Amino acid sequence: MTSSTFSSVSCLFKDESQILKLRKRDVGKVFVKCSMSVKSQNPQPEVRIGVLGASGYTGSEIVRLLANHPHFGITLMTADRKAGQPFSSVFPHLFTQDLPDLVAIKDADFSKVDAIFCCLPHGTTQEVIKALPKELKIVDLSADFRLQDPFEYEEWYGQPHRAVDLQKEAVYGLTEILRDKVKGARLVANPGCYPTSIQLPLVPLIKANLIQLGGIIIDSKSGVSGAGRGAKEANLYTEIAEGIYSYGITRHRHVPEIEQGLSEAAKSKVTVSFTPHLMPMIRGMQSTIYVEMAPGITTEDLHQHLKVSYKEEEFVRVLEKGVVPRTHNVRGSNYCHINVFPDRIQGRAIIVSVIDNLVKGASGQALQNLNLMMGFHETTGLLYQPLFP
Ligand SMILES: NC(=O)C1=CN([C@@H]2O[C@H](COP(=O)(O)OP(=O)(O)OC[C@H]3O[C@@H](n4cnc5c(N)ncnc54)[C@H](OP(=O)(O)O)[C@@H]3O)[C@@H](O)[C@H]2O)C=CC1
Ligand SMILES: CC(=O)N[C@@H](CCC(=O)OP(=O)(O)O)C(=O)O
Repeated sequence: MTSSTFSSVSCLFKDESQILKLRKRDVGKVFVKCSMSVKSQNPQPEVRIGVLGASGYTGSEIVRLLANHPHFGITLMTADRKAGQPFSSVFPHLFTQDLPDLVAIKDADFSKVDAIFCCLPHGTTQEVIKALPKELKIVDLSADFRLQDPFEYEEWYGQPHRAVDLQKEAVYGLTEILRDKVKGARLVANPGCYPTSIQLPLVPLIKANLIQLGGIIIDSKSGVSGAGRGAKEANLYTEIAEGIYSYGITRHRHVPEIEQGLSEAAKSKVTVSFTPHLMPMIRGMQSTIYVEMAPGITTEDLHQHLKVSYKEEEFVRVLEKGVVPRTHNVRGSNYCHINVFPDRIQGRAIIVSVIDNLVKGASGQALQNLNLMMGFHETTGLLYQPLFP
């Protein structure tokens, strides 16, 4: 690959589909392909991408994001019930790319791809990935490879794991925290949306011993796209509009994933109270987290520590003091906004974290990870603004 390190304060590059303005913070670490591959002039993309489950919400979000990617091009897309249909008939809004028709996984030609985004339901995923050629790089968006302990998987997912070797091999892809491991991975388990919004603020605070490990209470809210595109009675407009409801109280399957990440940060077992809520909105996720601070620590200290921890990060923004994160301000983007507020009760703090469940909570973080795995800068194809209003 012809590449060059840019040392100027900012650089612009442009092809037919994209203008990327690289920021000052990227200086010195950015590798951009100099001989720009213009998609329309080069029918064979530099990296050939397969999207398994392209007819679902996270799969179609990958397709949307890749429309502006200078190195990745889609050469394979699969579906189940919608196999055989042209992609444009399933998602008419995604029409600018030259895309293959949807095929069933059993008919897929994996010699056509270098890397896979696997956007299938958990359970199905492990069987499918087990059968794929071993040289493929894979980012799996399902929950199948996130838990390191197969017994814990069985306990929370109600069935034994059927690809334990792959589970051992998989690297957990919380990019900002585990970037170095992701770079060398073949199989990345992309984090769940709730765990992403929760671990990004809590992991640095726990590592620095700024909060107590006991008594963490997490109240999370998700848009309905978090439940996928499959038709379910509980997700009908009539059941969702004009109301909210809590679900999975004390037993949501993201609990072990959250506790695994926080326990690793603490180097001891952390347990949390976690309650998710379904909100009458299409996309977006907020986690409001109540913590007890370590003795002598103030909310100023928490805020300052998060600011410093994420100062070099493009996608995690710790807002200025007093500014309330809003899902509206990250909608359609790969950004996570975080802030810390003092509670009325002495010694406690309230942390608010927002993401778009389909982007930073799924397909955006997946692309961030595959960029790293393929040796590109992680922001490639992801530096666009949130959609507001
Ligand atoms: N939605 C979200 O916000 C998030 C989702 N995830 C995870 O990402 C994965 C995909 O989620 P999402 O896109 O929302 O789900 P959807 O239900 O919207 O899409 C599922 C996709 O998988 C295909 N599919 C379903 N069953 C099978 C099967 N047995 N064999 C082969 N293909 C199958 C569907 O095909 P067809 O349409 O033709 O039936 C569809 O393309 C899930 O594991 C989910 O938990 C992770 C983070 C966030
Ligand atoms: C609103 C809604 O239903 N959300 C999903 C979580 C989406 C997600 O991240 O799921 P995975 O762990 O499967 O990737 C749920 O609660 O199960």
